Amino acid sequence: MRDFVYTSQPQRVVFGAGSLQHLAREIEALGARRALVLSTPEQRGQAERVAAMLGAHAAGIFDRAVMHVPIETAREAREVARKLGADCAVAIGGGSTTGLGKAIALDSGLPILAIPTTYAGSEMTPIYGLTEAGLKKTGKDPRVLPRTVIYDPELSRSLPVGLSVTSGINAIAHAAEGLYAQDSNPVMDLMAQEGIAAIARALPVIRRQPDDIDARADALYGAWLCGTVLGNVGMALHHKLCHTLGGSFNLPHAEVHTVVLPHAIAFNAEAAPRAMALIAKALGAESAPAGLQALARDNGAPVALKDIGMKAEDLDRAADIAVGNPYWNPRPFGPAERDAIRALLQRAFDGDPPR
Ligand SMILES: NC(=O)C1=CN([C@@H]2O[C@H](COP(=O)(O)OP(=O)(O)OC[C@H]3O[C@@H](n4cnc5c(N)ncnc54)[C@H](OP(=O)(O)O)[C@@H]3O)[C@@H](O)[C@H]2O)C=CC1
Ligand SMILES: O=C(O)/C=C\C(=O)CC(=O)O
Repeated sequence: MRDFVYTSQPQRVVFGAGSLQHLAREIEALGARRALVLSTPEQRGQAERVAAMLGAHAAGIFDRAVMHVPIETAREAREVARKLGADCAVAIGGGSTTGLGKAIALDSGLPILAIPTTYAGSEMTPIYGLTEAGLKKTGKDPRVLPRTVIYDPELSRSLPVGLSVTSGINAIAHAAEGLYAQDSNPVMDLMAQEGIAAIARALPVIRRQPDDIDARADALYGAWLCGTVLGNVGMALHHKLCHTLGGSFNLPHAEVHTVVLPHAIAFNAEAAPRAMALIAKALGAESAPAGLQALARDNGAPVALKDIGMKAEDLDRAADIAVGNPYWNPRPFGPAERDAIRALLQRAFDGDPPR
């Protein structure tokens, strides 16, 4: 048994089909009286439903969440929260909406109640991201960790199949990198394996039967576990590449994760053999990188950056940005590895098999 440090994070999770009904009780448990409800413009209907459930405890709705949290949107939402005298934020939606809640909490310390409707896992992490002048920066701060999370599988029934698959693989990425993280521990290893397995078995069912509530619950359970892993241990090469491609080239987050993951995992295969074996076992595959690409392809998800908006002429700049400020990784990828990272990006661009 290796040595480790494990810190549990203070969070309350309410899980189950129909659990949105407990919203008012949970707001009261937070001691809040004036909740600002957050959503994307398209999910405003959900935000209105939440505000109606809160009645007099709803301070208002801010419905302008967008991916990667542009600093301008964060400033606008902070100002609205301040003007309305909000004492908590309720974020209903995917990682973009949770991320906006985090941007408010970072500035004001307002508690967040998150109601995730995708599998991104942001609700379980103290990690925030902000995009300014074309560069995405991430940081960690305990103030942004949502205090309460309501996981209601009914709410993800309407998540389109394509997004369900890519979002599930976004969650798997957290667990896969957690298995070789520098600061991991046995509890996170268990969660990572269980999280990968839960999502891998849920996705084919969701593809065939999008409103299968048991499969939706399995996927959300997996997202919870994988998000918890991300919230407790460090991110590595894969997340760095995705933040570069998403933040600087505005590619869609979950799709980028889906395309890049097999290649980033292959890059680390020799440096992290134990993680490879555990990922493969959880997927029920012979090889971790090939199993991850098959999970995407077999469920109709993209496997090439060129198919999700990346331009060939931007690959050089992406490689430069990624190696310019690397995260810790079992196989280092600083400027000396620039050619290897550029080659990895080319394979991801073309949709080649990972190696
Ligand atoms: N800090 C952290 O720990 C993490 C942060 N993130 C961040 O989260 C963001 C990505 O999150 P992700 O969840 O993938 O993306 P979004 O929150 O942008 O949601 C993706 C899409 O899902 C749609 N959607 C969400 N819920 C429903 C629903 N119930 N029914 C129908 N459609 C729905 C949204 O539609 P519409 O546009 O119509 O609203 C949107 O198009 C990125 O900014 C990423 O950086 C991701 C993981 C972890
Ligand atoms: O890449 C991820 O899925 C994890 C973290 C982030 O996206 C950081 C952020 O909130 O922007």
